[in-house]
Amino acid sequence: MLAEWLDASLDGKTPATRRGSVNGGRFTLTGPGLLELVPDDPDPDARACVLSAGIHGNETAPIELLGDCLARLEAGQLRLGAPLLVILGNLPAIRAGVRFVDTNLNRLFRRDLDERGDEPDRARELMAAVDAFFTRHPERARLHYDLHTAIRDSRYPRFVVEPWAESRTPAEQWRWLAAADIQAVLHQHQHSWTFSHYSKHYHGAAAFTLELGRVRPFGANDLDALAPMGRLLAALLGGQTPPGADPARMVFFRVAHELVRHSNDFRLCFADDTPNFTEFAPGTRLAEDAAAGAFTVGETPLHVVFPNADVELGARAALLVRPAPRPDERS
Ligand SMILES: O=C(O)CCC(=O)N[C@@H](CCC(=O)O)C(=O)O
Ligand SMILES: [Zn+2]
Repeated sequence: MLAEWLDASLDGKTPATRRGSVNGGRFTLTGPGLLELVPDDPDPDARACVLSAGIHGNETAPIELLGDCLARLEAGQLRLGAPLLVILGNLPAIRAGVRFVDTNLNRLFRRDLDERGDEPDRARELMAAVDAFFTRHPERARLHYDLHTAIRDSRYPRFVVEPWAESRTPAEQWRWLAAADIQAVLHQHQHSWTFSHYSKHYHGAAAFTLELGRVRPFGANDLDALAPMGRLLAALLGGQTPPGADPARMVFFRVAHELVRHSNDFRLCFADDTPNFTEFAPGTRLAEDAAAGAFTVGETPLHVVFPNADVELGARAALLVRPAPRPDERS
């Protein structure tokens, strides 16, 4: 039934059953692409977990990873021990195999959003679903992993973006992510209005955007490389403490500058296939924009992440980042 939910959501069909039992609990399909699971006998320390995928429609590995977790729950190989909200984000974009249909859903997660259209409407539905879920479990620590894959190759194929917010990320997260074979962490420097930022900013959740390899079509993903991440998700679903490892395995970066596309006459001055985290030396010209002028690296090197010249006007065309101290080493 749960694995069918995934297929039915992607096919645009209404599943026949909206409620039912799973090993250790109950599930409810609360809306298109929205599956809520409640354990009968939750572990007292279990987190209230939001796991989302498909916020960008062509990022399929996370959907396969979540499908695998749900199939194992259904087969009785996992037992539900934590409240869980599973989300498939942009259903029309997933069906079309594109990043988005009209506008980038992952820039719309703000409560004062007044834009109109399908993606803004979906952002409002998803924000309401997250609000209702966390409100139903007020006593529990909150967690949101928003699972993505990146457009380009990367010097660190698996990395997380930590959204900026007032609340501090619990130290256990760095140990869990290291054990899940995450290779790098990127701290945001300002509000970003992404889905993970929403849960951290408005709900104080431990929240990340996880980049789990590169964009590929369904069936072409290397799920073996994601087995340690699958173990982290399975432990969260089971309400157990996930395995931990030394965070020093990961490399930490912080955003220094956001390159924004201000005009139609905008270009990045490096090759399209430049991998994420590539370093550029002082004096290198990185972008030219008819409205904002050129951007050149200053006195310290910068690494480029998520370069994309083909974004909407006013949108982020790249993050420029620098190595940062580990959170446990910060003063
Ligand atoms: O590879 C790329 O250029 C984009 C991959 C992607 O979708 N990344 C997320 C990161 C969100 C964040 O900054 O937290 C995005 O751009 O929405
Ligand atoms: Zn994405």
